[in-house]
Amino acid sequence: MASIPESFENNNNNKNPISLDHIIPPDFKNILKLPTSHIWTPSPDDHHPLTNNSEPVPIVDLASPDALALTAKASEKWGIFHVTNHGIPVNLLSEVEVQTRKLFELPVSQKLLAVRSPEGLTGYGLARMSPYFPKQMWHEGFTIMGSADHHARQLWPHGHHITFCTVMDEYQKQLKALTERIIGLLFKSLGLTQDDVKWLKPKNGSITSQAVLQLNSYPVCPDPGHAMGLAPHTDTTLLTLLYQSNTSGLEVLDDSNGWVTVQPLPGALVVNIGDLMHIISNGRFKSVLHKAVVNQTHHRISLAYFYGPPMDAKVSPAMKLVDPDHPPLYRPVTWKGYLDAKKKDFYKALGSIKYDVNDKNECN
Ligand SMILES: O=C(O)CCC(=O)C(=O)O
Ligand SMILES: [Fe+2]
Repeated sequence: MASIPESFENNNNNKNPISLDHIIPPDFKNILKLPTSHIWTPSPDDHHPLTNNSEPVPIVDLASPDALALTAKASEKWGIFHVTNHGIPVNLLSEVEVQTRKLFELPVSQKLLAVRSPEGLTGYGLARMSPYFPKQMWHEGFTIMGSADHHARQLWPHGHHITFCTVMDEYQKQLKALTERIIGLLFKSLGLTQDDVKWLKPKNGSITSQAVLQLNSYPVCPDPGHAMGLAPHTDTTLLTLLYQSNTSGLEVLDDSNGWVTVQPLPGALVVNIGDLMHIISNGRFKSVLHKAVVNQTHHRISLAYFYGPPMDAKVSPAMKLVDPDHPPLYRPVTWKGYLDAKKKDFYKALGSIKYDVNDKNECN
């Protein structure tokens, strides 16, 4: 089975190696005027986000007896929601934030010691979606898969890597359990049992999921109105769990209200339905377009925990959700295949696996 590092590789069989311009972040602290390379022309739907008069993004209290129904409703209407009473200790959240800030506050020369390789997935660098856009984002990231030890030693050769890795290991362990719990709720709300989605598990049973922890940093920006933190995208995952600390910046595109700010809720985590969950739910759960904006006063950080099935497991609309009135919307696809589709045409990946009305429908 392909492992995540192979499958996420940028090499495209070395036909299109990613240029270093799309990997190496600039020294944001020393940029006093937004360079042309970072100026984004506003698009028609880039109007000011509605923070006051639009309906707020829902909050699901996981300890509530209504958690199941609320999760389903929020996933159908929004594709994104806050969770409270999630069981991740507040001091662990504060600690991951401290460690993340420590990393991004290192001098650029030191951060570059842990830069992601052109073929690689993990380490320090610009957003992996950078090559798909003509302009640069006001963003730097650090990607972890499993242990961060290798790159953390490059950042901190004199010992701090141990604390950093201990905190990130614990966070990943707890987030994995929470993500699986929320996925269980989502499946249950769709009427699916473990058996209905057993094809999500690999045949040899050795690896049951794949996950990536992405630390995002949005430095203070001299001209936030013309800059972009993270360009609009949907997540390629089953589910993403985001911790956005206390600085706002995350916005989601609401069909009727345009861009809506997901205001940080102290101690809460944000759950974001990914494209693969949208496919399994046969379009019932929304995979929402979201982006991150930047600001002039606060260095914003966020941590995104991306969770998906084994790379080679076939993902398709669940059979139970398909009937003559609800034909399958998408063709079966592996996560690996879907990532390749996204590499080919970033915004058209879902469309590329959508059944044509004339197709003979089949599903798992
Ligand atoms: O920083 C944020 O609020 C959003 C991050 C995000 O969407 C991502 O990492 O995929
Ligand atoms: Fe995202």
